[in-house]
Amino acid sequence: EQQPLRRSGNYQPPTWDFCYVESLSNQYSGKRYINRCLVLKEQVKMMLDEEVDLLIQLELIDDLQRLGIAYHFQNKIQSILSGVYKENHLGNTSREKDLYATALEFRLLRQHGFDVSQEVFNCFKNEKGNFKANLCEDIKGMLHLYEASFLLVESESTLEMAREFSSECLKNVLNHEGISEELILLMQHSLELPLHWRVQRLEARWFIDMYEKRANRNPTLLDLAKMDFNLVQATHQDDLQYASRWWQSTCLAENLAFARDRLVENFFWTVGVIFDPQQGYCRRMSTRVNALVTTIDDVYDVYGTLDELELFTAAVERWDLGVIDQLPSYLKLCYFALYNSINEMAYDVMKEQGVQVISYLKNSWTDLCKAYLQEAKWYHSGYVPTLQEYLDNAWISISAPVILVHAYFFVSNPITNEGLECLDRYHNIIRCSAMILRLADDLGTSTDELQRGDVPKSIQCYMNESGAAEEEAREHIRFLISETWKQMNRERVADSPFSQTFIGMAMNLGRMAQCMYQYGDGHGSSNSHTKDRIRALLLDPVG
Ligand SMILES: CC1(C)[C@@H]2CC[C@@]1(C)[C@@H](OP(=O)([O-])OP(=O)([O-])[O-])C2
Ligand SMILES: [Mg+2]
Ligand SMILES: [Mg+2]
Ligand SMILES: [Mg+2]
Ligand SMILES: [Mg+2]
Ligand SMILES: [Mg+2]
Repeated sequence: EQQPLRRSGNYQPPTWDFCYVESLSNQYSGKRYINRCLVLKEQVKMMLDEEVDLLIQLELIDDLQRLGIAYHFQNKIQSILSGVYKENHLGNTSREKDLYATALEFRLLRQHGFDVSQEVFNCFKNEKGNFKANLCEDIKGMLHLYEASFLLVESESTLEMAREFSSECLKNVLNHEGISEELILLMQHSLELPLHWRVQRLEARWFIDMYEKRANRNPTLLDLAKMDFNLVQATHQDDLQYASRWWQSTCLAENLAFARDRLVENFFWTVGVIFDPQQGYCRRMSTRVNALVTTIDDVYDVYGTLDELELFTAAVERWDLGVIDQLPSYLKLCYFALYNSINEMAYDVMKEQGVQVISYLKNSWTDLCKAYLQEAKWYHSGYVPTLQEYLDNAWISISAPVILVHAYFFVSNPITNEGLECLDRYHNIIRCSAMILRLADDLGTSTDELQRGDVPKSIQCYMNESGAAEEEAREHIRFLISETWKQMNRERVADSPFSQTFIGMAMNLGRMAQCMYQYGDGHGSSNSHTKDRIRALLLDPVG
């Protein structure tokens, strides 16, 4: 019969193919490197212990975090900051602190879950309640005030003011004379994306190069940072090779040639979400989830007819191989791959913990496919939803709930009833992460998607509703991301049924989105920024 008109994503072949990934090898996994690392770690631990000047101790903690090696010293860091928090709480902070020290301390405490008050900045305001104008001369203080302001939650007006005041100052100061090259680079880096919104692993790679140029750098810290970066990269390469062999075995890339074949990018997402070398299983399985989502997203967005999509959605809801016969031939393998992969993940949880979780997993896929189908119906009918209608569906269709529900089971042992309950109704930390991922994704991918033909995205829905021009609409989407971060910051410290590991993953998913789409579509068209980042993170050891 007459073939239906099918769109195309015009996706390029993968930048790195299976054979290339198989060829990856990195000599930094040998005993010699591991022992050297242990020695350096002991030396750094002593530094932390023996440093008596609190400000220097906090600077050391900040450097360890930016160099990506703080995870080796978490307990020590937590106890130092807990001591600082108690000191402040007891009010006996005789230490006169300038803006820089106050902002650094505030950010580190908030980062580690201590609810230090924004009032600590009141002493820098004038009688009218604004920040004193002459503070602009203290560039380092301004930079740290700017970074600290991103740890705010809703209705913290002092921190809102701090962000506006400091970003104005930094932008004006940027083209002044006489500022060190290092400080200019640090200011540009922060204004581009604040530390709190950055992917730790990418920050570590960037900051190692920055730190190497620093006059008063500590060689032990630099050696450990480089060594550890390469050791972790070797572990990530093993995880990548494992995931790549799975993807090759599914034959989905050749079977569904219209869909994106982006195994390395799908793995890159998981490194941003959780980099800890111990969590290889989570990265390997999350890459499967990302690859299945990327493929099925293209079935709904690019290739499938509405009838076919109705059938596939019903088949996912049924979760039964018997339905394969009713599926169009090109969808049979895709459904089978989904069914087998997700059941295997549920099998692993049953084997490890004796808990049957398949219903949570398949429910998340059912919700995702129903959200996909809703978008397909809007597209085919030409209906333009209001921004709210669109977002109420699109925080699900962006696949973050699927990604995070599965990730919960990859990192949670024991699984708790409370945790399961919060998964089922998509706890707010999941919604916040999903909203940030959706909004950042639309900023990065909607231009290409609309050219090819796709449902109107948040930008277009807002333009349609408000009559705003595109740039104004994009500004509004960036504002919504910023507002969602305030909620996520609150959820992070609220008493939650989820572990800090899981909460960190939810936040990192939002961070990865802002990084991946910082310069347009970093996933689908895999622009040069993504290629450079993947090379720096996964392929090239640091020299
Ligand atoms: C990992 C992902 C965030 C998820 C699968 C690939 C993505 C990069 C994105 O792909 P996209 O086509 O942009 O999603 P949508 O806009 O069609 O929902 C959705
Ligand atoms: Mg290897
Ligand atoms: Mg393809
Ligand atoms: Mg899509
Ligand atoms: Mg889609
Ligand atoms: Mg998109």
